[in-house]
Amino acid sequence: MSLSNCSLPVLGFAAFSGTGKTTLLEKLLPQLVESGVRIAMVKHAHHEFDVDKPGKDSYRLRKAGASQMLISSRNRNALMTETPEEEYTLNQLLSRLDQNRADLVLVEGFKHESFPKIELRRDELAKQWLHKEDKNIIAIACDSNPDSDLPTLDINDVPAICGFILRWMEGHKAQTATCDSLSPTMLSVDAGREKILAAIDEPTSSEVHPLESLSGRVLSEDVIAPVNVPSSTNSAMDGFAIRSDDLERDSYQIVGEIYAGHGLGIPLQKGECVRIMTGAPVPEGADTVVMREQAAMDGDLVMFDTRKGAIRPGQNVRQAGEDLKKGTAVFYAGTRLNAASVGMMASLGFNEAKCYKPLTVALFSTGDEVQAPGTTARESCIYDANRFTVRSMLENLGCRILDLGIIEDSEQALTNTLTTAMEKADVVISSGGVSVGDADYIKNVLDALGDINFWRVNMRPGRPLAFGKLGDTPFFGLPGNPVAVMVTFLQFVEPAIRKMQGDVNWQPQRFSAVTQEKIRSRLGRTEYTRGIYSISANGQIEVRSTGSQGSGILRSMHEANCLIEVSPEVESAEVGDRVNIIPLVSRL
Ligand SMILES: Nc1nc2c(c(=O)[nH]1)N[C@H]1C(S)=C(S)[C@@H](COP(=O)(O)OP(=O)(O)OC[C@H]3O[C@@H](n4cnc5c(N)ncnc54)[C@H](O)[C@@H]3O)O[C@H]1N2
Ligand code: MOO
Repeated sequence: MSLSNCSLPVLGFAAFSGTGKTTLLEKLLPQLVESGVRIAMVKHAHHEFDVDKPGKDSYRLRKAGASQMLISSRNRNALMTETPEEEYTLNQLLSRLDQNRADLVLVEGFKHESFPKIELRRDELAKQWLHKEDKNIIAIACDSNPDSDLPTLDINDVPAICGFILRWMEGHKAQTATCDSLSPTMLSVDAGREKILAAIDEPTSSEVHPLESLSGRVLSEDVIAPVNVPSSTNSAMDGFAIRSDDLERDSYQIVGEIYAGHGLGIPLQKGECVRIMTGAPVPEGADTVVMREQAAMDGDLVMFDTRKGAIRPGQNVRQAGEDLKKGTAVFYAGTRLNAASVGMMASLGFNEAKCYKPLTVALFSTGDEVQAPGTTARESCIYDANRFTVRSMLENLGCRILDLGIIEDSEQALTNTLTTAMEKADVVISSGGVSVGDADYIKNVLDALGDINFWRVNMRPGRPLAFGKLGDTPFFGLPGNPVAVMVTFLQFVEPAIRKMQGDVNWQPQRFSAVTQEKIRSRLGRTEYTRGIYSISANGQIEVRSTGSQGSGILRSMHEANCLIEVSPEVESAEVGDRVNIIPLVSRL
């Protein structure tokens, strides 16, 4: 059996009952979590098990015929699926985990399924050894000396077991990086990205930016609220402010009017009310506002119609500091500001903030067949699309662009361009000329100016990729095909740029969706199919491809709202299978 539904390391614990499996896991989990590992657990149970409770709504709805019951609250959700015909296999169960929220899957039970396990054994139970029968056992944790060459751990030494698992996970990662390669010189997407990120530095220099140009910038220091927002307790409605210890009255005497930006000046007494506008400060003594729609006035008296709604103490009042409290950290360094956060900065009274310096990115295209848009079409030539897709994605990330145009196919022209680029820019990006058939002069020039590696990444589109440094300046040589340019930008360049910008909170979004059609896939290769996802009538995220997937078909990127990412472990993605999607909204 293969665990093709799971891209995470899966590790089981095999033991006879009475060994103390759950007690051990209870001690092990906090140590793994402490080491930064997010754990998902799969546990086998007896066939009568039920997490639901008789009498609860979910229980009643299941008994009434819901064969799947998804129940959710603010803090957790649970999916209960009736499986009267056949129990799910471990692989089927794994597909139901949100694999983006975990780094490791631990399994209790499923001892007849084939996946890596640690044998747990206590001598006092006098049971037979499991590793003699089960070839999937990779280590033994026990309190005696087994007759085995497998790594042996002390079952009572939880830190040692934790350390073993962490090392095993590292090994798993390295293996995935190479076993998804068709040839040993090919890199997996993850391995390529890790190599790039390891070579990229975080920013050190910052500068003060005015409020007007803060959107898209990354803060280089924490922002502490200098004031309360709102600054005073104020009304959320146009109406009448009264005291909550004075609700049982038939009428109130109107003693004044308060507009936003003004105050009453005197405390409100029992029996009194004040007309108040939205945003106006609630006077001392008052703490409740009744909407104007509920009020009937008679001279300087007002009556409230409680049939239109009971009056709750404290209603329609916004407390001082309920949005942002003076003295608290509002943003941390590494936050990229957007429309909402720029608005928050303004509401705190800031007219500037310290941010990391914007990056300047030098950009050029290569290829004698590539010509600038706006020029008369030459025979067998193509207009330069790549410089503009890359430019647009860079601008979306808040980069400044140094556009060096299209570089003619000559060693001298390329040398001159790269020399200028590495001097003036923080990052250099080219497109074209990185595949096997390309003129050696490109490699010669890059070799002379820096340390650039030509990679073949196990992905489609986007197999050829050059990365390295020109002096200290990172260089990306993206493949020429227009879709390959965009996909490699999203997978490799964007994470690197964000790291250089100091954007510490970013992770590409990934969802799981049910595919409506067979998606191209090949074991060992990451496939990025351009897709269109939507929500079905029953609330399920579904996805289909945009059609032709040639890496020169730029229209496929335009029509897509996501990339369907089929990981190297997946042999085939058939109709109805779950696949990962990477939404493109806000990234292009
Ligand atoms: N024998 C092999 N041939 C190719 C391989 C391979 O592994 N073995 N890889 C293929 C893949 S995959 C890609 S992607 C391309 C990448 O090649 P290059 O990076 O060297 O790019 P070029 O050959 O210069 O161009 C490829 C293609 O893209 C068009 N192009 C180039 N620049 C632009 C631009 N600025 N705007 C629009 N279109 C552009 C160019 O005309 C070509 O059609 O290599 C495959 N071949
Ligand atoms: O990178 Mo190429 O097909 O993968 O376009």
